Amino acid sequence: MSTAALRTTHAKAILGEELYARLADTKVLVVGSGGIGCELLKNVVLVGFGYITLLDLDTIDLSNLNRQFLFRKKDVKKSKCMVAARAAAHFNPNVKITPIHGNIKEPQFDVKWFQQFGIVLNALDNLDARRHVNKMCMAGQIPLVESGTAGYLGQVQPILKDKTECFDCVPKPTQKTFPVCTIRSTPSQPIHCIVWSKSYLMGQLFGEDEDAVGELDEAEKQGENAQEIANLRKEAQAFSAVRQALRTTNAQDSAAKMVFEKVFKTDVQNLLKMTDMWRSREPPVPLDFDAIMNGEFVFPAKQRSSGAPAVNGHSNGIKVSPSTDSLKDQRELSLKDNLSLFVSSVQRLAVRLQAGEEIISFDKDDDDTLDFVTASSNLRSYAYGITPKTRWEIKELAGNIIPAIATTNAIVAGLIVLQALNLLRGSYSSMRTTLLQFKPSVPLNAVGTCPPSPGCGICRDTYIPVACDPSRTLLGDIVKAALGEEHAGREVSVYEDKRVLSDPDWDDNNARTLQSLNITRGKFLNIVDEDEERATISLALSSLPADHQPDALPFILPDPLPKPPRKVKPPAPTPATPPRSSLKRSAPPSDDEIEPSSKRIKSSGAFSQSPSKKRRLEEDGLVLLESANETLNDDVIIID
Ligand SMILES: Nc1ncnc2c1ncn2[C@@H]1O[C@H](COP(=O)(O)OP(=O)(O)OP(=O)(O)O)[C@@H](O)[C@H]1O
Ligand SMILES: [Zn+2]
Repeated sequence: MSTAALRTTHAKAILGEELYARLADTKVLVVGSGGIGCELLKNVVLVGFGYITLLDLDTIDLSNLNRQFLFRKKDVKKSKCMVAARAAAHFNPNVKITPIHGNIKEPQFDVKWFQQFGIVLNALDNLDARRHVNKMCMAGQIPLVESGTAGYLGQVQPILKDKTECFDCVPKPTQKTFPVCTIRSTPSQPIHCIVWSKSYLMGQLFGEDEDAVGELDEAEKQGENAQEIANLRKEAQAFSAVRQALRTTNAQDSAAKMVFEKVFKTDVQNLLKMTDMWRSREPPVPLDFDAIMNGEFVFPAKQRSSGAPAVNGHSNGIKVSPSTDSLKDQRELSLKDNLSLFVSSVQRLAVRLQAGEEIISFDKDDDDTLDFVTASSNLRSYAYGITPKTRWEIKELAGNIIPAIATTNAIVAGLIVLQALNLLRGSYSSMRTTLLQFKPSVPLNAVGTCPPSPGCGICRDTYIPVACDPSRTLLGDIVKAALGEEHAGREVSVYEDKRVLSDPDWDDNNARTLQSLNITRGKFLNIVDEDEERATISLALSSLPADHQPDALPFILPDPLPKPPRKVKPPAPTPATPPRSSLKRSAPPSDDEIEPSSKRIKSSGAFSQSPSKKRRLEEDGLVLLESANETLNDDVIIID
């Protein structure tokens, strides 16, 4: 018997004829073809799924090859899903694998598109995409297996609407935050300098031009503190000058020195003038470009004796010059090495700006940005008497990298298939959330699934898939139709993501088309009962079928129309709520471009009259101001 036939015999014997036959007809969506995805693709091909769609937005990086075994060196820079699909097709030529190079959040992957799949398997690496797929599967009632690994740890969770917890039922750890003053003025650990470099300095130099000078002129007109404005203006003008130099052809050499003088010398000198700040801490040392280059720079004795680095290495007597026998990235860099790296990385980034790249932000796999963050955070560390880090260590810290372990990915990919089989078989009592843990005595821990959390803002909504033509569908019409006759009299507010589109006292948008409100396929319209008696209705928009008559209604609702059940009062606020400040910053960028302006701007006082609306917005992460005088607590920097 051939190997392929033998494999089929074993799979049939293990799964049983019926399940085996079902797999051959089941369309499975695998989202992500990275570490877990490659292992998973191999598994779903070998277990006998007949139709596999593999979606990933990325291309292959050299650093993927140690564990993403479907890729070879010749494949670097090629599309992950295309290469993975071709490699895995050899395992079973009878399986149809459809690779899609794209972002799962793109609008064409709407609920109707999702509904073609019998099951969805996540092999993703970020919360945002996981949340999106979870919501789509809730809307389309599609079984989902969610997974993740971090070093030796792993988790697999089967999810089925109304039967189990969804991905958003349980709170996720929030991002790490640091006080702004620590990052801006008083760093004491390498991570503070890395965050400063990656999240602040890179943005100031290579990010969007925020016209800070214009904003300050405006603030002055509004009567803000003149002295403070003058200081801020000076700062903004200084940054504006270096930004200009970075964008001027052939000025990149002088630009690097200009940046250095500003951030490592002048700014430090200015900070030293705030004597109060340095009463109980070691003051920083302004750096000197030429002196470092000439090897003449000397730190004051006090800082050196406290363990701070000396000119060409560490002052603790162990190392006075960097070792050269280690790998390039793991080599310790001297002060002068860091300065040279700083100059060369600024030059390379300036050349990119001049070639037309408008914004450059940190990416651990972009050598120019990694060199810049390595050099600038280390120079700052030197100035503040903090031990510098190697490029390798900075890549780990700045990129939030936890080393990936191929074995963990392989185990998790196997567990995903086991849970997928439970879901497809309908063996709900056999389903387990499985944890791979760092406990030699119990490496695997399987726990029964929990029912949905009653307060979940995602899986407790009543989803209604709607096919519609957004250019002809009016907001008021679709909301009325979705409420149906039974709930026609209810007072509701309507949202798209964080935007308020209407509420009981404000119906200006009801006569507008969805398209004019920038609501298109792939998006959700949430209809919230103001009395909080009924669950939220969530309309999942997709496009009309090609044969839809042009003179027929521009939208199709399911018949019978799903009815929102009575709402169970949540015991606690929705767990998935990220920290206030991070959400404030994550408001959709398109908000500004959307006409008309949102209700928030129209009438800020309205929130206090509508507690349900206020709570919902807060759950969504909007920071609501009760009065015009209230100020935002904005003194944190978020690490993503
Ligand atoms: N929104 C998304 N749409 C499609 N694919 C996504 C999306 N977000 C993440 N992915 C893919 O999920 C995969 C996750 O795999 P993995 O965690 O191994 O990441 P990686 O980028 O390959 O490795 P590393 O981050 O360690 O370099 C990646 O290939 C990534 O491109
Ligand atoms: Zn949920």
